[in-house]
Amino acid sequence: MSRAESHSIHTGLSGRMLLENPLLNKGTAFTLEERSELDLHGLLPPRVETLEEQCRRAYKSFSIKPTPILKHIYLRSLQDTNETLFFALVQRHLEEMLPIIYTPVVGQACQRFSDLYRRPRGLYISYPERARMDAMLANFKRNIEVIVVTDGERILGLGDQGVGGMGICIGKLSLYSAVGGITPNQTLPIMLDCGTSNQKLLDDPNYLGWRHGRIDDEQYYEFVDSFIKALKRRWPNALLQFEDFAINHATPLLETYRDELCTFNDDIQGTAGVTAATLLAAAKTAGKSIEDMSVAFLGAGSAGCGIAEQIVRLMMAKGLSEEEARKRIYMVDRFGLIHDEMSDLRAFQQKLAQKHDAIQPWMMDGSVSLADVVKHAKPDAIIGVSGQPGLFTQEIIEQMSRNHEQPIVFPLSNPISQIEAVPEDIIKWSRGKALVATGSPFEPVSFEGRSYPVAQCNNIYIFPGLGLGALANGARRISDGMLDVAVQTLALSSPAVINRESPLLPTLDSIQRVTDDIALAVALQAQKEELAPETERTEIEQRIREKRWSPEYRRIRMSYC
Ligand SMILES: O=C([O-])CC(=O)C(=O)O
Ligand SMILES: [Mg+2]
Repeated sequence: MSRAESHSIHTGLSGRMLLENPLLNKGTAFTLEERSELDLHGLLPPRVETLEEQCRRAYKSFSIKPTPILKHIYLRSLQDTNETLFFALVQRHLEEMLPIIYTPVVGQACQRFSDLYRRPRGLYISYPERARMDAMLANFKRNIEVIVVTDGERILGLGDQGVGGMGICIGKLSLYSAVGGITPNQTLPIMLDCGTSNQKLLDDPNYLGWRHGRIDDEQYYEFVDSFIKALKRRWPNALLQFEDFAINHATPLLETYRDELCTFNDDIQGTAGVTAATLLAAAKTAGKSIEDMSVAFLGAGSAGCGIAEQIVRLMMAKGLSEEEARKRIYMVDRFGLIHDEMSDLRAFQQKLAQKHDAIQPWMMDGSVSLADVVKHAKPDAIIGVSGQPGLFTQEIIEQMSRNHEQPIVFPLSNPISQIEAVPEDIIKWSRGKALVATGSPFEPVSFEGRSYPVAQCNNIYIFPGLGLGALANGARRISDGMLDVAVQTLALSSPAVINRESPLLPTLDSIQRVTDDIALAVALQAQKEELAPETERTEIEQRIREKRWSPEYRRIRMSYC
């Protein structure tokens, strides 16, 4: 019996209903036997194609679409028609298609969600319908393993997109399947529609969300809480990824729920994880060790502070005391370097404030700028999460290059219009010395006859592996320890460590392998922390392999029961 035979799927659907189901539909690849058994004759053109032939035809259609958003629309509609073909195509052209189904083009799809809307996908829970929550979840009869939820309030760098936030949940889950190998029918995107503060959307006659100002405070937290409770009743073991919540909600929600279910926040923990891993890789490339380094941040919001906390943990794992580690972190925001005599510091900033007395000699007009920090503290790395373009100036980069043989410079702000400095300038000003990673994708930079690759420091390197690892051994929680091992594993897979001309992060053609390595490390760590049942390493490896779904057609059979 062939593999397709032994893995056949039985369904009660036939004829047009079957073709309408994207999880089962094979389109022109239904064989003649299947067409007879499932009443499909005449509903499809006569030629029977292989998956490979379908991919070639679909790639041609994709390629002739003139703009990125039209390419996105094409791929999304393929996904809603035939998921196997969609994933087979994306996996064959990952590098080209990733920016189309994910950042940055998915941002436009969120902004234009109501105009582009065609078919249902995922679950919309709007505040006025909250009493029906259990019934809504019960619409999905299958076992759901991974959920990405948003309330649409802070979509990428694009602010409040209301119901359009659904686009980012769909995009992230596509990567869970394309990169993490999670079976698509076990994923579910969820939009918690809490209203919107985006006046443009409220005024748009086509807006498809709840046309109402955003709920907040008690009303908001009660709504989210009833969602979490309903979720725990329906799928108590599912992994829940919070995505693109506004940071004033994201932090308290993470603190409240991380000890209650298997959950993490991609924008806080995923971003911190991938940045810390890239920093570790850069350190290694420069022949340094993290505990000997100091790091300055431009931007002291919760994203910057989240990354800083992850770096503090890495330094402590290398033997520094907490106090010693914190001394090595400099957080600069628009009022200058954060110190303990500043009033109005947020709780997460206080822990990262420098001692006023230590930095007082650097002060000019009552504050310390990033340029002052670079001059006096000589940080090994500067990380930009300011959302403000141009703040990594030529003067700062030149000073960094005088201080260090290989200065580390990560302008992470997205989209490209907001970047602190473009890689081309950083390479030029540092005369090819800087190790660069960015938030947005960039082509390699040529400088004096050499090519300098630019790593894209994106959460995609972390979240699919974290999720796959947690699911592979049934972890109940996502702990800091599990994140730490994900970071270490990703850093170890950096090609730059072996060859300076390679990028700091693995290329996309090896991302599935790296994701499996991260998953294994995460699963083992969960077990070590008693967050998952005791299982042999080989058994976990096997489960990761078995969990990895791949887009291949299976024989579809009529179920007569
Ligand atoms: O989606 C991405 O590319 C990274 C991310 O989570 C965000 O910017 O919110
Ligand atoms: Mg995000």
